[in-house]
Amino acid sequence: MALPESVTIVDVGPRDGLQNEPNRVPVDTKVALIDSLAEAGLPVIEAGAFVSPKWVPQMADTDAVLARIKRPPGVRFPVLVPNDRGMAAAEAAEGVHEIAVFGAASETFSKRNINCSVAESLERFRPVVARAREHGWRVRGYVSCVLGCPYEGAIPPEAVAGVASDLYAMGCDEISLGDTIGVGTPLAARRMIEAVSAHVPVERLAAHFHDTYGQALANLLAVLDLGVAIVDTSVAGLGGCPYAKGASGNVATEDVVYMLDGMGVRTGVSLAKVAEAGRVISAHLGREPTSRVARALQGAAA
Ligand SMILES: CC(C)(COP(=O)([O-])OP(=O)([O-])OC[C@H]1O[C@@H](n2cnc3c(N)ncnc32)[C@H](O)[C@@H]1OP(=O)([O-])[O-])[C@@H](O)C(=O)NCCC(=O)NCCSC(=O)C[C@@](C)(O)CC(=O)[O-]
Repeated sequence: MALPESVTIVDVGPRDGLQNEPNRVPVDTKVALIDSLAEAGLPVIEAGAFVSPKWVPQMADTDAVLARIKRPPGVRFPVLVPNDRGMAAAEAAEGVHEIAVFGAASETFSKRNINCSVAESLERFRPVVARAREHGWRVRGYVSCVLGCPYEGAIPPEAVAGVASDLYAMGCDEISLGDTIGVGTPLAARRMIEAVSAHVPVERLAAHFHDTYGQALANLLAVLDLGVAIVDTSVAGLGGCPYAKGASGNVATEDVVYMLDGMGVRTGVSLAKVAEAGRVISAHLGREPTSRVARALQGAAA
């Protein structure tokens, strides 16, 4: 098996993990979570989203969060931006240097998530990406539903490759491929990456796998073997998508760090510290971490 020497972990917990929480999570709690993830060595932490507060109320305080987080040198704090209005908010906020636009490989999901077709979304993103590049900002392009859609079922790898290559051609530095509802299995994940990497260099691809069916680690291992070296995770396995009912969170950061540590792949992340960050936010939310590793560590410590 060909594994990368190191993997960049992008913790999307403060955004993807919290966006679906029914009760308001205070700014203080979000800031403490982000600071503790940076302290644990996470190199990239998705800090929030400039989306409509009517659609996703939990992200409405992203500007306040950005104003208060510590910014250790070298740590990046990207935010989601769906349109010009979101871009204006990102420009007005403190310390934004990286944004993510987010599209989908499924027409129905695109309509439910951002209220427009896939083609319309790409036209909305184009000026946003151009403006970000003028500022010298880094831009990530997400593609959702890469291994299945909650409304349309199976999604052909070629459809994923088409949207990914459009986002890359538009100027996105990196394309994050989202198994939004966690239905993928390892061979399907490999086929999808093979199709996309015919258009976008594999080192520009990130795997963003949700763990709904417990397949995320297996899927990750399958795509690391193809050269993917950027992995999106969520501390404590927080999350779920508001427009994908029943979907659970991203693969837990703790589970991925444990697996990569065990295989000698460098991440720079302290398992003990990230598990503690996960314990604190889970206690705040009144639940156990869904991370198996976090629970095993708690059990071993008890
Ligand atoms: C995209 C829109 C805004 C279009 O929403 P829309 O209703 O089509 O937009 P509109 O332009 O018609 O505007 C409607 C209202 O929203 C306001 N508005 C418009 N834009 C903004 C903005 N940026 N920030 C704040 N407000 C905004 C706008 O000002 C107006 O306000 P009103 O006049 O009614 O008071 C909306 O559909 C939306 O916000 N959707 C939420 C999408 C979202 O955050 N989804 C979750 C994240 S994606 C995800 O989780 C998947 C991912 C990335 O993790 C990968 C994976 O796992 O697959």
